[in-house]
Amino acid sequence: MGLFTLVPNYTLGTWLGVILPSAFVAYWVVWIVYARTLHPLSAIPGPFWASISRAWYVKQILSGDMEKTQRRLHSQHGPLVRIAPNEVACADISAIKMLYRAQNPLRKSDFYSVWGNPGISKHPDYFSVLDENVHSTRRRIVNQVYSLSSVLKSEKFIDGCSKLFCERLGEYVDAAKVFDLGEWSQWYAFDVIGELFYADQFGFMKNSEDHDSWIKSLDTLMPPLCVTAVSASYVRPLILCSAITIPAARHALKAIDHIVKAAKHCVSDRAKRFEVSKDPGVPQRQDLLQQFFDIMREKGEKLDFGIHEIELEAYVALFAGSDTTAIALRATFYYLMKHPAVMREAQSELDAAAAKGELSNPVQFAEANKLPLLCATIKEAMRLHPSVQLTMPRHAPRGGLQIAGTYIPEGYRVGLNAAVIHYDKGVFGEDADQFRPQRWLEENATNMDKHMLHFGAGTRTCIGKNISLAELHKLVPTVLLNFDIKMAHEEPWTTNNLWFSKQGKLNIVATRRT
Ligand code: HEM
Repeated sequence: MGLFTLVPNYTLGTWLGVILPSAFVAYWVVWIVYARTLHPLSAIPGPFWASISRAWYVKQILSGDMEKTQRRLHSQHGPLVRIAPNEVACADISAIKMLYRAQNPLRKSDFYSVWGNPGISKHPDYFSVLDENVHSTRRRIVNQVYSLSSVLKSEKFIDGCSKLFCERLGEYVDAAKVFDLGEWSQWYAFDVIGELFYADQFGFMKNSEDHDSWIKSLDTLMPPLCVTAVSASYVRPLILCSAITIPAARHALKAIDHIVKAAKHCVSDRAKRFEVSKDPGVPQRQDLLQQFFDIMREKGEKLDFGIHEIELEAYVALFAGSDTTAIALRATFYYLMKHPAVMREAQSELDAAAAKGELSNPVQFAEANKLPLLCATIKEAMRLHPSVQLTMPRHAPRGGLQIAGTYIPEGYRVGLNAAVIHYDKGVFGEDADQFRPQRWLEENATNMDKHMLHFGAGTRTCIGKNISLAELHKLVPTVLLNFDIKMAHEEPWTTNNLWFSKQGKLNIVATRRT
């Protein structure tokens, strides 16, 4: 009341009914005029609403098809599109090297900060940390653990998951039941993370269920998190406060807690076993968690890498490692089923290798890596349907940035979206929007490789990519070797792009191959 009576002539009613609404309208009129004329990004084309408010981006997220909108906008407006008052999406392939450069890298925008969880360790995780120096110091500690050779130390445990997957699929075949390959792909991806970080499968596939509702928790969490990430920073506290009143948001906060607890449980349970296995008579299991424990024991104090930092590794793996990998598995199987000729050719390649005695069952990574069409198929699926399908925003550096012939001043956001770049006809060919794995067996393959952004680029490239590549190159050939699969219905899949572009059900029917 006091504030409104500072100017005694105006009553509370006048303030609320006239002055505040007028000030609000005036503010918006001035802002719109500024955003459309004098603003440093005003010359960059794009939807009117995007140029004046981030609400446009939020609406696209809620529609779940930002990648299609972006492809359409780029074909309409060219390589630069303003997708928020202070943010530009770029479709110019020459910007890859500039935006995701290794030397003096560009800073991530605050899109990323909402994904972090400060409650686990005093250090930030690699995905959400914005400071590049902190990022490189912390990532250096664990980089080796995520290398391909290190992941493959656990290959026999991944084999255990592939075997169980095929056993379960076989049971569905015998019972003549439809198998949701989409759901099972995510169960598989989670159980592999279990093997690598927990020394055991979590039990998704064993019990044929969403273990402890983790997938449900992630699905609940993604929409509010993604909306918050693309919202203006001043709106974010409001969204968080809404958690108190909106049940979906409240569930999302609980879901984070659920996943944090799961990660902590993973590590503490394993730490107990680690104590036990210090006994020289018990052989050490060389999975990823074991290697983190080794770092902690040998250099933990010096590097400030203790039990909470290991918990953070497990948390990120649970969060970032299941949806992404499952999306890539679904994409590969889906495109193969939609293109039976390619499927037959891939199976012939497998059969030929098996006939020469060059294939184990489950298939080993090194064996799969020698099969050109199989590798091309996986890459082509990740090209057409990358797991992450929003722009990966960075701040223009000191002195600004010249991209696609336009100057972006320092501090403004600009990013590339894999789901746009991967459709570039100049790089991938006139048929870039078609599934044609054979393109990877042609002479342009090296050039195309340089333009793939499915695992990101530069210093912030995906840390877990070798885990996922191992899963893909093992499960896909093992399934194709043992089963003929086809979709149970003809309808195309549904997708929902919330940073991870997750597909809906992928019901299949299968028969055993002899
Ligand atoms: C097919 C599977 C996967 C795909 C397609 C994928 C995709 C990506 C992409 C595109 C980025 C870059 C984001 C950016 O720069 O904005 C990224 C970063 C990251 N990913 Fe993955 N990811 C996958 C699997 C995994 C797994 C299994 C893990 C963990 C075990 C993981 C953990 C991370 C982390 C920690 C980062 C941040 C890296 C950094 O900034 O240093 N990802 N991922």
